[in-house]
Amino acid sequence: MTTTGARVEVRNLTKRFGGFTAVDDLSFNVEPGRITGFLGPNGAGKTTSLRMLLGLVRQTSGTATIDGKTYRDLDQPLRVVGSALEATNFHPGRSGRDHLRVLAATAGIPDSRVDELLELTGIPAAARKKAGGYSMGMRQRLGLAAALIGDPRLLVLDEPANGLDPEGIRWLRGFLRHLASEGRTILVSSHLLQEIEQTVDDVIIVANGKLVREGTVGELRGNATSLVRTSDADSLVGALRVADVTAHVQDDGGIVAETDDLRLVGDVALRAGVPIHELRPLAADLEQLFFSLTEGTNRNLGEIGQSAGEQARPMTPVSAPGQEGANQ
Ligand SMILES: Nc1ncnc2c1ncn2[C@@H]1O[C@H](COP(=O)(O)OP(=O)(O)OP(=O)(O)O)[C@@H](O)[C@H]1O
Repeated sequence: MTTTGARVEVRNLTKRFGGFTAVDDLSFNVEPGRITGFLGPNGAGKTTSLRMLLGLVRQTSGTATIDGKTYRDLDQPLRVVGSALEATNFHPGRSGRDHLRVLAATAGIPDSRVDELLELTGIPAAARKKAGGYSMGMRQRLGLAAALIGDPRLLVLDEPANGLDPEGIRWLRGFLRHLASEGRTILVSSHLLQEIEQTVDDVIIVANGKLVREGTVGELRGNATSLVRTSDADSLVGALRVADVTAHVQDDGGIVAETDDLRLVGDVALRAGVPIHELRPLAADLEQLFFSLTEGTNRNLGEIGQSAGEQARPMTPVSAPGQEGANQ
Protein backbone atom coordinates (compact mmCIF):
# COMPACT_ATOMS: atom_id res chain seq x y z
CA MET A 1 0.00 0.00 0.00
CA THR A 2 1.28 3.48 -0.77
CA THR A 3 0.14 6.73 0.75
CA THR A 4 1.01 10.25 -0.24
CA GLY A 5 2.62 11.74 2.82
CA ALA A 6 1.83 15.29 3.89
CA ARG A 7 4.59 17.90 3.96
CA VAL A 8 5.04 20.00 7.08
CA GLU A 9 6.38 23.54 6.85
CA VAL A 10 7.18 25.55 9.92
CA ARG A 11 8.14 29.18 9.32
CA ASN A 12 9.35 31.65 11.94
CA LEU A 13 7.13 29.99 14.51
CA THR A 14 7.17 31.81 17.84
CA LYS A 15 5.26 31.27 21.06
CA ARG A 16 5.51 33.53 24.08
CA PHE A 17 3.88 32.77 27.40
CA GLY A 18 3.83 36.19 29.02
CA GLY A 19 7.43 37.38 28.91
CA PHE A 20 8.80 33.87 28.34
CA THR A 21 9.63 32.78 24.79
CA ALA A 22 9.01 29.03 24.63
CA VAL A 23 9.46 28.76 20.84
CA ASP A 24 11.67 31.30 19.16
CA ASP A 25 11.50 31.98 15.40
CA LEU A 26 11.61 28.30 14.51
CA SER A 27 11.69 27.20 10.84
CA PHE A 28 12.00 23.69 9.41
CA ASN A 29 10.41 21.24 6.95
CA VAL A 30 9.34 17.66 7.45
CA GLU A 31 9.33 15.53 4.31
CA PRO A 32 7.02 12.65 3.28
CA GLY A 33 8.26 9.08 3.33
CA ARG A 34 10.81 9.88 6.01
CA ILE A 35 11.03 9.67 9.78
CA THR A 36 12.08 12.98 11.27
CA GLY A 37 13.31 13.25 14.83
CA PHE A 38 12.44 16.47 16.67
CA LEU A 39 15.07 16.56 19.36
CA GLY A 40 15.91 18.77 22.28
CA PRO A 41 16.33 18.68 26.04
CA ASN A 42 13.35 18.99 28.38
CA GLY A 43 11.74 22.38 28.04
CA ALA A 44 13.29 23.10 24.61
CA GLY A 45 9.87 23.86 23.13
CA LYS A 46 9.12 20.62 21.27
CA THR A 47 5.65 19.95 22.68
CA THR A 48 4.64 23.59 22.32
CA SER A 49 5.73 23.51 18.66
CA LEU A 50 3.80 20.31 17.99
CA ARG A 51 0.73 21.74 19.73
CA MET A 52 0.89 24.78 17.47
CA LEU A 53 1.19 22.54 14.40
CA LEU A 54 -1.92 20.68 15.57
CA GLY A 55 -3.89 23.85 16.26
CA LEU A 56 -4.02 23.20 20.02
CA VAL A 57 -2.08 26.31 20.97
CA ARG A 58 -2.20 29.58 19.07
CA GLN A 59 1.20 30.87 18.00
CA THR A 60 2.36 34.39 18.81
CA SER A 61 3.69 34.68 15.25
CA GLY A 62 4.83 32.58 12.33
CA THR A 63 3.12 29.65 10.61
CA ALA A 64 2.97 25.88 10.81
CA THR A 65 1.25 24.18 7.88
CA ILE A 66 0.44 20.70 6.63
CA ASP A 67 0.47 20.52 2.84
CA GLY A 68 0.16 24.30 2.86
CA LYS A 69 -2.86 24.43 5.20
CA THR A 70 -3.11 25.12 8.90
CA TYR A 71 -4.57 22.26 10.93
CA ARG A 72 -7.80 24.21 11.40
CA ASP A 73 -8.22 24.52 7.63
CA LEU A 74 -7.91 20.81 6.93
CA ASP A 75 -11.12 19.28 5.57
CA GLN A 76 -10.80 15.89 7.25
CA PRO A 77 -8.08 16.35 9.85
CA LEU A 78 -8.08 12.75 11.15
CA ARG A 79 -7.50 11.48 7.62
CA VAL A 80 -4.54 13.81 7.20
CA VAL A 81 -2.88 13.95 10.62
CA GLY A 82 -2.72 11.45 13.45
CA SER A 83 -1.11 12.56 16.68
CA ALA A 84 -0.23 11.22 20.08
CA LEU A 85 0.90 14.01 22.34
CA GLU A 86 0.31 12.51 25.74
CA ALA A 87 0.32 8.86 26.60
CA THR A 88 -1.91 9.36 29.63
CA ASN A 89 -4.80 11.04 27.92
CA PHE A 90 -7.36 8.23 28.16
CA HIS A 91 -10.51 7.90 30.16
CA PRO A 92 -9.34 5.48 32.89
CA GLY A 93 -12.65 3.66 33.15
CA ARG A 94 -12.97 2.99 29.44
CA SER A 95 -11.40 -0.03 27.74
CA GLY A 96 -8.81 0.54 25.04
CA ARG A 97 -11.18 -0.91 22.49
CA ASP A 98 -14.04 1.38 23.53
CA HIS A 99 -11.75 4.37 23.47
CA LEU A 100 -10.87 3.64 19.84
CA ARG A 101 -14.50 2.89 18.96
CA VAL A 102 -15.60 6.32 20.23
CA LEU A 103 -12.88 7.96 18.19
CA ALA A 104 -13.78 5.92 15.11
CA ALA A 105 -17.46 6.77 15.46
CA THR A 106 -16.81 10.51 15.64
CA ALA A 107 -14.83 10.31 12.41
CA GLY A 108 -17.25 7.98 10.61
CA ILE A 109 -14.68 5.17 10.57
CA PRO A 110 -15.93 1.54 10.74
CA ASP A 111 -15.40 -0.54 13.90
CA SER A 112 -13.38 -3.06 11.90
CA ARG A 113 -10.55 -0.52 11.84
CA VAL A 114 -10.42 -0.64 15.64
CA ASP A 115 -9.65 -4.36 15.77
CA GLU A 116 -7.17 -3.99 12.94
CA LEU A 117 -5.33 -1.28 14.90
CA LEU A 118 -5.35 -3.20 18.19
CA GLU A 119 -3.76 -6.07 16.30
CA LEU A 120 -1.26 -3.82 14.51
CA THR A 121 -0.11 -2.12 17.70
CA GLY A 122 0.18 -5.40 19.58
CA ILE A 123 -2.48 -4.87 22.26
CA PRO A 124 -5.44 -7.05 21.19
CA ALA A 125 -5.42 -8.86 24.55
CA ALA A 126 -5.63 -5.57 26.44
CA ALA A 127 -8.54 -4.38 24.36
CA ARG A 128 -11.19 -5.24 26.96
CA LYS A 129 -9.25 -3.99 29.99
CA LYS A 130 -9.83 -0.52 31.39
CA ALA A 131 -7.23 1.92 30.13
CA GLY A 132 -6.67 3.13 33.72
CA GLY A 133 -4.87 -0.14 34.42
CA TYR A 134 -2.59 0.05 31.42
CA SER A 135 1.18 0.19 31.78
CA MET A 136 2.97 3.17 30.24
CA GLY A 137 4.02 0.99 27.31
CA MET A 138 0.41 -0.14 26.70
CA ARG A 139 -0.79 3.47 26.86
CA GLN A 140 1.83 4.40 24.29
CA ARG A 141 0.59 1.64 22.00
CA LEU A 142 -3.03 2.66 22.50
CA GLY A 143 -2.04 6.27 21.75
CA LEU A 144 -0.41 5.11 18.55
CA ALA A 145 -3.50 3.11 17.59
CA ALA A 146 -5.65 6.20 18.22
CA ALA A 147 -3.32 8.33 16.10
CA LEU A 148 -3.67 5.87 13.23
CA ILE A 149 -7.45 5.61 13.33
CA GLY A 150 -8.05 7.74 10.22
CA ASP A 151 -5.16 6.13 8.28
CA PRO A 152 -3.42 9.53 8.28
CA ARG A 153 -0.75 10.77 5.88
CA LEU A 154 1.17 12.48 8.67
CA LEU A 155 1.90 11.04 12.10
CA VAL A 156 3.01 13.35 14.92
CA LEU A 157 4.24 11.54 18.03
CA ASP A 158 5.49 13.24 21.18
CA GLU A 159 8.07 11.09 22.99
CA PRO A 160 6.57 7.80 21.72
CA ALA A 161 9.40 5.71 23.16
CA ASN A 162 8.75 6.91 26.74
CA GLY A 163 7.92 3.95 28.94
CA LEU A 164 8.68 1.33 26.32
CA ASP A 165 11.10 -1.45 27.20
CA PRO A 166 13.94 -2.27 24.75
CA GLU A 167 11.74 -4.79 22.97
CA GLY A 168 8.99 -2.17 22.70
CA ILE A 169 11.43 0.37 21.29
CA ARG A 170 12.59 -2.16 18.71
CA TRP A 171 8.99 -2.86 17.78
CA LEU A 172 8.23 0.88 17.50
CA ARG A 173 11.26 1.37 15.26
CA GLY A 174 10.10 -1.32 12.84
CA PHE A 175 6.52 -0.09 12.96
CA LEU A 176 7.41 3.52 12.16
CA ARG A 177 9.77 2.40 9.41
CA HIS A 178 6.95 0.40 7.85
CA LEU A 179 4.58 3.40 8.01
CA ALA A 180 7.20 5.67 6.43
CA SER A 181 7.94 3.12 3.71
CA GLU A 182 4.29 3.40 2.71
CA GLY A 183 4.95 7.08 2.02
CA ARG A 184 3.68 8.63 5.25
CA THR A 185 5.38 11.53 6.95
CA ILE A 186 6.48 10.69 10.49
CA LEU A 187 7.50 13.36 13.01
CA VAL A 188 8.73 12.05 16.35
CA SER A 189 9.89 14.15 19.28
CA SER A 190 12.36 12.99 21.89
CA HIS A 191 14.69 14.41 24.48
CA LEU A 192 16.95 11.35 24.18
CA LEU A 193 18.95 11.04 21.03
CA GLN A 194 19.93 7.43 21.62
CA GLU A 195 16.26 6.46 21.83
CA ILE A 196 15.57 7.52 18.27
CA GLU A 197 18.99 7.70 16.62
CA GLN A 198 18.49 4.36 14.90
CA THR A 199 14.90 5.15 13.99
CA VAL A 200 15.09 8.48 12.19
CA ASP A 201 16.28 9.66 8.77
CA ASP A 202 16.28 13.39 9.47
CA VAL A 203 16.96 15.30 12.65
CA ILE A 204 15.84 18.73 13.84
CA ILE A 205 17.56 19.81 17.05
CA VAL A 206 16.12 22.60 19.19
CA ALA A 207 17.39 24.24 22.36
CA ASN A 208 15.88 27.21 24.20
CA GLY A 209 13.07 27.24 21.64
CA LYS A 210 15.50 27.82 18.76
CA LEU A 211 16.71 25.63 15.93
CA VAL A 212 20.32 24.67 16.54
CA ARG A 213 20.90 22.06 13.81
CA GLU A 214 19.02 20.14 11.15
CA GLY A 215 19.98 17.59 8.55
CA THR A 216 19.98 13.92 7.74
CA VAL A 217 21.50 11.60 10.33
CA GLY A 218 24.35 11.05 7.85
CA GLU A 219 24.98 14.80 7.48
CA LEU A 220 25.06 15.25 11.23
CA ARG A 221 27.47 12.39 11.61
CA GLY A 222 29.73 14.07 9.07
CA ASN A 223 32.01 12.29 6.63
CA ALA A 224 32.37 8.61 7.24
CA THR A 225 35.85 7.51 8.22
CA SER A 226 37.52 4.29 9.23
CA LEU A 227 40.18 3.34 11.71
CA VAL A 228 43.00 1.03 10.74
CA ARG A 229 45.91 -0.25 12.79
CA THR A 230 49.08 -1.75 11.41
CA SER A 231 52.71 -2.26 12.42
CA ASP A 232 53.82 -0.02 9.52
CA ALA A 233 51.66 3.10 9.66
CA ASP A 234 53.84 5.28 7.42
CA SER A 235 53.80 2.78 4.56
CA LEU A 236 50.04 2.33 4.79
CA VAL A 237 49.34 6.08 4.92
CA GLY A 238 51.54 6.50 1.82
CA ALA A 239 49.78 3.65 -0.01
CA LEU A 240 46.35 5.05 0.92
CA ARG A 241 47.30 8.46 -0.41
CA VAL A 242 48.40 6.90 -3.70
CA ALA A 243 44.91 5.33 -3.81
CA ASP A 244 43.41 8.83 -3.31
CA VAL A 245 42.37 8.21 0.29
CA THR A 246 43.35 10.94 2.73
CA ALA A 247 44.72 9.40 5.92
CA HIS A 248 46.60 10.51 8.99
CA VAL A 249 48.21 8.83 11.97
CA GLN A 250 46.76 9.60 15.41
CA ASP A 251 48.80 9.96 18.60
CA ASP A 252 48.00 6.36 19.59
CA GLY A 253 49.36 5.06 16.27
CA GLY A 254 45.96 4.30 14.72
CA ILE A 255 45.32 5.61 11.20
CA VAL A 256 42.14 7.50 10.41
CA ALA A 257 41.31 7.07 6.73
CA GLU A 258 38.67 9.33 5.20
CA THR A 259 36.57 6.62 3.67
CA ASP A 260 34.04 4.10 4.92
CA ASP A 261 35.08 1.62 2.22
CA LEU A 262 36.81 -0.97 4.43
CA ARG A 263 37.37 -3.32 1.52
CA LEU A 264 39.35 -0.61 -0.30
CA VAL A 265 41.53 0.00 2.77
CA GLY A 266 42.12 -3.76 3.15
CA ASP A 267 43.02 -4.16 -0.54
CA VAL A 268 45.43 -1.22 -0.42
CA ALA A 269 47.14 -2.72 2.64
CA LEU A 270 47.43 -6.11 0.97
CA ARG A 271 48.98 -4.61 -2.17
CA ALA A 272 51.40 -2.62 0.00
CA GLY A 273 52.32 -5.79 1.91
CA VAL A 274 51.37 -4.21 5.22
CA PRO A 275 49.70 -6.34 7.94
CA ILE A 276 46.40 -5.11 9.36
CA HIS A 277 45.76 -5.47 13.08
CA GLU A 278 42.42 -3.70 13.22
CA LEU A 279 40.04 -2.25 10.64
CA ARG A 280 36.63 -0.79 11.47
CA PRO A 281 34.29 2.05 10.56
CA LEU A 282 34.51 5.07 12.82
CA ALA A 283 31.06 6.24 13.82
CA ALA A 284 30.89 9.91 14.67
CA ASP A 285 29.45 10.33 18.12
CA LEU A 286 26.03 11.87 17.52
CA GLU A 287 25.30 11.78 21.22
CA GLN A 288 28.31 13.98 21.84
CA LEU A 289 27.17 16.39 19.13
CA PHE A 290 23.69 16.53 20.65
CA PHE A 291 25.08 17.30 24.10
CA SER A 292 27.46 19.95 22.82
CA LEU A 293 24.61 21.66 20.94
CA THR A 294 22.16 21.59 23.80
CA GLU A 295 24.30 21.53 26.94
CA GLY A 296 22.93 23.54 29.84
CA THR A 297 19.70 24.43 28.05
CA ASN A 298 17.22 22.35 30.05
CA ARG A 299 14.80 25.15 30.94
CA ASN A 300 12.60 22.90 33.04
CA LEU A 301 15.33 22.83 35.68
CA GLY A 302 15.22 26.61 36.20
CA GLU A 303 18.14 28.43 37.77
CA ILE A 304 18.58 26.15 40.77
CA GLY A 305 18.71 22.87 38.85
CA GLN A 306 21.36 24.03 36.42
CA SER A 307 24.95 23.52 37.38
CA ALA A 308 27.21 26.54 37.75
CA GLY A 309 28.32 28.06 34.48
CA GLU A 310 25.35 26.78 32.50
CA GLN A 311 22.98 29.25 30.96
CA ALA A 312 19.89 29.03 33.11
CA ARG A 313 16.75 30.76 31.92
CA PRO A 314 14.14 31.23 34.61
CA MET A 315 10.57 30.73 33.58
CA THR A 316 7.33 31.80 35.11
CA PRO A 317 4.31 29.76 34.06
CA VAL A 318 1.42 31.99 33.11
CA SER A 319 -1.13 29.21 33.30
CA ALA A 320 -1.34 26.06 35.35
CA PRO A 321 -0.82 22.72 33.57
CA GLY A 322 -4.05 21.50 32.07
CA GLN A 323 -5.37 25.03 31.56
CA GLU A 324 -3.88 25.32 28.15
CA GLY A 325 -6.46 25.77 25.47
CA ALA A 326 -6.86 26.49 21.82
CA ASN A 327 -7.11 30.18 22.51
CA GLN A 328 -3.65 30.60 24.00
N1 LIG B 1 1.20 27.13 29.26
C1 LIG B 1 2.45 27.47 29.54
N2 LIG B 1 2.72 28.55 30.28
C2 LIG B 1 4.00 28.90 30.57
N3 LIG B 1 5.08 28.23 30.16
C3 LIG B 1 4.87 27.13 29.43
C4 LIG B 1 3.57 26.68 29.06
N4 LIG B 1 3.68 25.57 28.31
C5 LIG B 1 5.01 25.31 28.21
N5 LIG B 1 5.72 26.25 28.86
C6 LIG B 1 7.18 26.34 29.00
O1 LIG B 1 7.74 26.43 27.71
C7 LIG B 1 8.95 25.70 27.64
C8 LIG B 1 8.87 24.69 26.53
O2 LIG B 1 8.01 23.65 26.95
P1 LIG B 1 7.70 22.39 26.06
O3 LIG B 1 6.81 21.48 26.83
O4 LIG B 1 7.27 22.81 24.72
O5 LIG B 1 9.16 21.76 25.97
P2 LIG B 1 9.57 20.32 25.48
O6 LIG B 1 10.76 20.51 24.61
O7 LIG B 1 8.41 19.60 24.91
O8 LIG B 1 10.04 19.66 26.82
P3 LIG B 1 9.73 18.19 27.42
O9 LIG B 1 10.69 17.27 26.77
O10 LIG B 1 10.01 18.40 28.87
O11 LIG B 1 8.28 17.90 27.14
C9 LIG B 1 9.17 25.06 29.00
O12 LIG B 1 10.05 25.87 29.75
C10 LIG B 1 7.77 25.06 29.59
O13 LIG B 1 7.80 25.09 30.99
